[in-house]
Amino acid sequence: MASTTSPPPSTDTGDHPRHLLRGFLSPEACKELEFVHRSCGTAGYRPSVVSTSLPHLAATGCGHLLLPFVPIRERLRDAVELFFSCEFDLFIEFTGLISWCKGASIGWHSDDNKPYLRQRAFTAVCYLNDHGKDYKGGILQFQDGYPSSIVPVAGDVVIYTADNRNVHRVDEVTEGERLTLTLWFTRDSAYDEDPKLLRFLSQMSLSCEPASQNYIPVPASDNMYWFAYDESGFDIRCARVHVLGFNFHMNSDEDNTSVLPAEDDPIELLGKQLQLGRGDEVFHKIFSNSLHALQVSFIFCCLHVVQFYYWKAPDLALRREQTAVDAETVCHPIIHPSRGTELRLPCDHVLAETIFGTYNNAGFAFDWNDFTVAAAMWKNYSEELKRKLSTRFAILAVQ
Ligand SMILES: O=C(O)CCC(=O)C(=O)O
Ligand SMILES: [Fe+2]
Repeated sequence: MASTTSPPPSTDTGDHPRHLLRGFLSPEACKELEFVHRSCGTAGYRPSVVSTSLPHLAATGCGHLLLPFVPIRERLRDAVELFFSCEFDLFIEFTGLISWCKGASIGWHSDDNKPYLRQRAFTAVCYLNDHGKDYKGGILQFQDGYPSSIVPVAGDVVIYTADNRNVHRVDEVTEGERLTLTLWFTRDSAYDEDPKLLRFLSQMSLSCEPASQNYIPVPASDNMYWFAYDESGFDIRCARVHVLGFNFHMNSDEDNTSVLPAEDDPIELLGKQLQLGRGDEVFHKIFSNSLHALQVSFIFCCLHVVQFYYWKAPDLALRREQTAVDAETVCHPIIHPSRGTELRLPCDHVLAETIFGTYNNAGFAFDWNDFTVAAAMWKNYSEELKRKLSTRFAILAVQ
């Protein structure tokens, strides 16, 4: 007999104005934002949370990574204005990628519930991965109205008023990493995020030379990457690389003694030139950034490449299987045995795996040739975004 249970309504236009937009973001858009976040995120504003704000991207040499957000922000603003009947009325106050890791939760609240948050009028939360598949817990519950709870599905977006008509909470995440893109909208132009972003972008484009290199990330201060958990913790950059099966090595082309850290602060090595290894092998490419006075590293660059590899790896593996490798494009990655160059960093690997999970079951075989191709793809991707950003800047400048 057919079930008579109908799905819960996805809209409340009464006392608790909110709306669930299913499939608002494509799977590809979700993956791209995940790549940005896993490459750039820092310790978040609450315990067990990692976040990537747009000003942070702009300020750390990743202004080009704002571009994937541009059409999404505009579409979201349109959707919010349309649903809440306030066309041409809203500014975006905050845009950020947030991961809620094991132990993260938030109790009953409304999003404008502090004096310094009163400017917030509406919220949009976009889910970038799936409850059940990617993490456990983390269900969004509303105190009144419908839908009364949201089980996150990648691509879905919930929009609601930021006031006390939509008191809500997020259940504790008990396993995995729950990823969202969260935006707040305001009617007060003094809180508009855009002028702030443009200021950061113009400062960065003036300070980053030569132009061909300025898509290379510039790390923020080390303490921003420290993820504290109970009595332990880890540097987010080390943990991300570790859970993907890689490790950091000293630059073997250098006189190694010159890159040894101060005894008491090995994390400083993350600001120096590095290589990436896997098991007993070290990849020849040196990740470094000699342009920055404070020993800026390419560690983020390593992360970008690693994350990019995992983003694109299934495509690469498919391409490898389907096509005979063209003699012109064949890659020759140079791999060295590790010779004890692995960096000894204060990173609790067990904790890192507990918090970020591992990619051991990603369903494809690792291949350094693919990694080399991915590194080139990452560079093209970054350069292309950089070009688009320059064009946009030029258009804005003449407006
Ligand atoms: O991620 C969610 O589902 C809601 C998050 C939330 O309530 C907040 O950030 O204020
Ligand atoms: Fe909230």
